[in-house]
Amino acid sequence: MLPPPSPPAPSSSQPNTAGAAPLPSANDYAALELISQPVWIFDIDRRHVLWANSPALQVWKARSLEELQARDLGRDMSATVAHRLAQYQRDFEAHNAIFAEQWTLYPVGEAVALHVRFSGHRLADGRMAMMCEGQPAGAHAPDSVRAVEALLHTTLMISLYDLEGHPLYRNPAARDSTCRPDECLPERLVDAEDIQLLHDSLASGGGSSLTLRVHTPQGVRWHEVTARRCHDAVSGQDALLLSEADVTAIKDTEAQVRHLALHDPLTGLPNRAQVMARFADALRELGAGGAEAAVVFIDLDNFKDINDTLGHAAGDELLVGVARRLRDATRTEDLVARLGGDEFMVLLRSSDIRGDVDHAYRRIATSLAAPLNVRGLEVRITPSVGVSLFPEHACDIETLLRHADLAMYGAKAEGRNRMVLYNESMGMELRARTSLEAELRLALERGEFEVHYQPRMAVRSRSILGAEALVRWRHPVHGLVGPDIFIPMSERLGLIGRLGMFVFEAAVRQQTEWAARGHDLQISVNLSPLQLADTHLVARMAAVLRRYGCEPSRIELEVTESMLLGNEERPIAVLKAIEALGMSIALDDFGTGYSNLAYLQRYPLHTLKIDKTFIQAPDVDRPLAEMIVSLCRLLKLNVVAEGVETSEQLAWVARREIAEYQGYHFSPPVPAPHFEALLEATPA
Ligand SMILES: Nc1nc2c(ncn2[C@@H]2O[C@H](COP(=O)(O)OP(=O)(O)OP(=O)(O)O)[C@@H](O)[C@H]2O)c(=O)[nH]1
Repeated sequence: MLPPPSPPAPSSSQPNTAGAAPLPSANDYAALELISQPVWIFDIDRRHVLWANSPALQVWKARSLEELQARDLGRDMSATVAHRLAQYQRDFEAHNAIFAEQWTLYPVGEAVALHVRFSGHRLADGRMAMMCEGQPAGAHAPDSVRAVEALLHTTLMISLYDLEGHPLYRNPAARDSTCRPDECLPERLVDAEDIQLLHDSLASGGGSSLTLRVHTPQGVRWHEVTARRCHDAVSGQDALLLSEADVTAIKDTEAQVRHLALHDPLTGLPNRAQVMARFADALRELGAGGAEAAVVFIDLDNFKDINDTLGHAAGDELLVGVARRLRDATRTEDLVARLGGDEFMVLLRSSDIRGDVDHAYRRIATSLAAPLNVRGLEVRITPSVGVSLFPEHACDIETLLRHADLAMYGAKAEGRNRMVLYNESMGMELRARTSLEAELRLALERGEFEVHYQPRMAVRSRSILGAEALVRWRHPVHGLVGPDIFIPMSERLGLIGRLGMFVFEAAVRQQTEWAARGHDLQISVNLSPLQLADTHLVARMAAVLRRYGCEPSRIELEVTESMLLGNEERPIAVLKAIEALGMSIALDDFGTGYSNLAYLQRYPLHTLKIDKTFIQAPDVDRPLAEMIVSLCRLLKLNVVAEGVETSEQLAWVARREIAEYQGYHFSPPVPAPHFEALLEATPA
């Protein structure tokens, strides 16, 4: 059929909404027979020629009107042509539009170029058809015919405006993207100042290329608009030639990428990168204006436990809830960001920053104090907060963040759920810690670790039943360093596996030495949760036991509650392998954490050590300890009371018929020779 059209003459193809000739009735067709140019009526809906005069029959290479009417012109019609015809039909209906364009017809497969004037033609049944009046286009050179055809088919929107912005010509793609046929250029642009921008950029050079927001029937879109000055070939007046490409998808993708680069995907808050970029500017402004600011560094307390007990997805939900609360608890001008993990940050600006920091902390702590609903459970979370001040503590964001982070560590060390303001001694502590870490790395090779033993006593007979092996670091300068300092450090530095095996081997060697001398004690060794990750742990332990000929049942491994939380298979598998090897397992510090009685049955436990806080509590505060003792009896677990320091505490332990105890009442952890002296002095 109506074939890929070929180019229109720009000046005449503009829709003409005024003064359309009255539509001919069916009887008028005969009169049209008298004119010499080809005229035919095309049924747009049904894709058939309804009527054609003789010159038109010639153009269509048809033997008769009936033969032409019988042709299905829709059969080979491209989607582009069908779309344009539908567009024409709408324009005929809406504006009595008239178009004049260059078309190429393919009546019997042969191309015929024709300049065609199209107008609407109302059929007797009320539908809108199209009257086509042709003029031979023989005068056009083949290249110009092709050029015009390309113009008609391209998705690039090409339009010509006079210098006031009135439309002179639009190709079909441009027509498709305008809201009204007579829409002026300034009306097309969403941002009023863009028309001036366009003129300015044209004035400063030959052409202009801008990405602008334009109104289209599909809504506001981003167009890359390339413009240049030219002459209108018809009127000779100065004109603007615009070509536009829709770049909305690219713009949207760019915006998404920018958003992702600067925001935390989980909470939608600004991320660390945005903090660094924006705060640097903000602080510069503050510096210039003499104002003050605070970097408030917030780390949630024991967040890992939420992940471990409720799962990572619940942890995520909690982080989203915390982000919302922080936003609500701060002013709109305060910048709230998620730095990563469970770390958040707020930048406060104020003229009285010390006073405002206290207020802000109270608001934050109060808003987080109310339980958060996570998967139907009420979860409570507390923050440890560190604060550094601008300009008092530093003037650049990196240092302020580092100081606030240090202060936050101070808050953790002081017991969590509090705010600590940075001070300079924290920097010194950090440096001391860093150098201690460096020395810790060498301490094993240098033989600076030693193992001390604390007796485990029979409550009734007061004889020594066993010992807990406890590692000590004898630092050449600082003397004995507490395990509360170097154990977490070793875990952080990845040294805990080697240190753990060092203690295990020392304990095994000691057990066999003492057994050979007639003191067959059970020795217990602490296991760090991080050691469970070592897939060779049990094999290494088995090799050590073999090397010293140690009876495995004489060694007990102490694990903590936190190692057993969650549903992971690994702890169970390791503990079962340890049991299979013949060693026993004790649960240490029971009662201080979750005291989840369910896992007492789930894990292969033999001994339960009741934490010293229960033993040292006044009599009235011991009902939980009593319940634990009864339960252990029921589960046939061996019970050890830890931290027995006084005769009164020992008497309580004895009354509860707890079989074993440990504590300063008899002896603190002591070096092996001292322990041997205790052995000699105590009844067997
Ligand atoms: N659910 C969830 N967990 C995360 C995400 N990012 C980090 N984490 C976890 O957050 C925990 C952060 O723990 P830490 O701050 O080191 O320790 P904590 O348990 O909060 O203990 P303290 O900070 O010492 O009070 C780690 O277990 C991470 O695996 C996250 O996007 N979603």
